[in-house]
Amino acid sequence: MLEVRNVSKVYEGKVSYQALSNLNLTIQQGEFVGVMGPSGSGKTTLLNVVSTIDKPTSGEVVIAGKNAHQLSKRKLALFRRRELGFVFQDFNLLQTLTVKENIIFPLTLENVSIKEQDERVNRIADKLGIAHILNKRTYEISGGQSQRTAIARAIIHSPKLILADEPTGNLDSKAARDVLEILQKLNKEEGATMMMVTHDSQAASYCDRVIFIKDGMLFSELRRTDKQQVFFQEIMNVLMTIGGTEDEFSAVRV
Ligand SMILES: Nc1ncnc2c1ncn2[C@@H]1O[C@H](COP(=O)(O)OP(=O)(O)OP(=O)(O)O)[C@@H](O)[C@H]1O
Repeated sequence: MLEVRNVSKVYEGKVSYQALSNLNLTIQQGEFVGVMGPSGSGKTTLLNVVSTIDKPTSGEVVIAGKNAHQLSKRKLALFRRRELGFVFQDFNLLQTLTVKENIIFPLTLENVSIKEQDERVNRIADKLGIAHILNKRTYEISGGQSQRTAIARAIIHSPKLILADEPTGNLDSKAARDVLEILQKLNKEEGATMMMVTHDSQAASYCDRVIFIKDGMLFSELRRTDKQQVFFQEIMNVLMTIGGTEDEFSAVRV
């Protein structure tokens, strides 16, 4: 579903900085992949390049068979809207809209009938446990409910790839667990393909596979083969060798 081929990214400036160096990554359809690495290692840069928000200096990003960065500006905008779903740390909901209006927003830009919009929103809201708050405004709901709303919005148009940037960064541990369980459920039951950047090893332990980036390069990767608790411990062990402590990894979230 996603192929990152030899991607490098150099930020030009007074002093140019190589944030990614010849990075390769393949994500299969239906995989839930975590991206971890110390602060400044290039995670956000990778996410921005994959989400087509930023262009790589060299290399290719192929999503669902399409070479994303070679599309024209107009086609790229459409591609992003139709094929990608985004979940952010700070939810990015539109404050003036209700929960339901936020969720159906991506569909209103397409030619989807009201009946179909309602069917989709009801099905997803049921699945995510937010059916009872559909008519509330976003300032009337909790952080966990806001993130579930954002997830519903990210999947309502059945994107090929869901990109999540620290989706639990602003949540307390109970709400974070709920959101991660929902992401895992969407992955397992709906076959959603997901890439999630996180500093949190507990969050990463919900993934099928975690890749570790250091200095813009692939450092190592782990596949979950055992219980979640064992995977968590394996992730912690890599974090120790990569040179950062859990504190250092969590610092940005505070
Ligand atoms: N627009 C930019 N111009 C110049 N340098 C940049 C720019 N954006 C990021 N960088 C640099 O590129 C490197 C990678 O940054 P990036 O934000 O991808 O790291 P990260 O792993 O996401 O870090 P964090 O976990 O702290 O968010 C850092 O050294 C950063 O200072």
